[in-house]
Amino acid sequence: MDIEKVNSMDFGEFVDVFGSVTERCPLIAPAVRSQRPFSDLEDLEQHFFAFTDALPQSGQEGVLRCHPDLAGRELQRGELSAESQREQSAAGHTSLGAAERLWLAELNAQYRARSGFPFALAARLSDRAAVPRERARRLHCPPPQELNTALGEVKKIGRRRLADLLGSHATES
Ligand SMILES: NC(=O)N[C@H]1NC(=O)NC1=O
Repeated sequence: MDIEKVNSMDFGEFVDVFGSVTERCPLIAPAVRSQRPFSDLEDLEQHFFAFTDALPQSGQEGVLRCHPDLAGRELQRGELSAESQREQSAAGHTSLGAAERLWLAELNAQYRARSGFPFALAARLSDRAAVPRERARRLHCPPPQELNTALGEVKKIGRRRLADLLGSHATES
């Protein structure tokens, strides 16, 4: 998909296509569309990121709260978005044993109790072993630093989702 195509989309099409770039945050794609025209695909991506960057802390925490836990209840109940299901599956979360699931649920609960939002990590860039390791490490980071790290992960997730939609290659950061 090229930028002319993106710029020519009407509101409904744009929101349908790009509504999932940020997990379950329906406001972002409509807000980004109102910034048209985009000069290129990178410019489009930057508008998605700039929206979250410009939010007050409470809004940024809200964006994080829209994310389902990794290996959490939504996964068990089959309630993940298609994108999240694919990402969690790529990180091996759909084939965990009961003991590993309980352990991750405990780490999720500890993290959420400390930060007030779910642990966010770009699952497609991770694997089954790295997820609990990262979570245990980040549990001890100072809150402002952790908020930034978590938002960075939301960008990595969004960058890959956009690349999937646009048929382009995401960079590795
Ligand atoms: N909690 C969290 O990071 N969830 C997400 N990560 C990811 O790669 N997809 C998600 O839904």
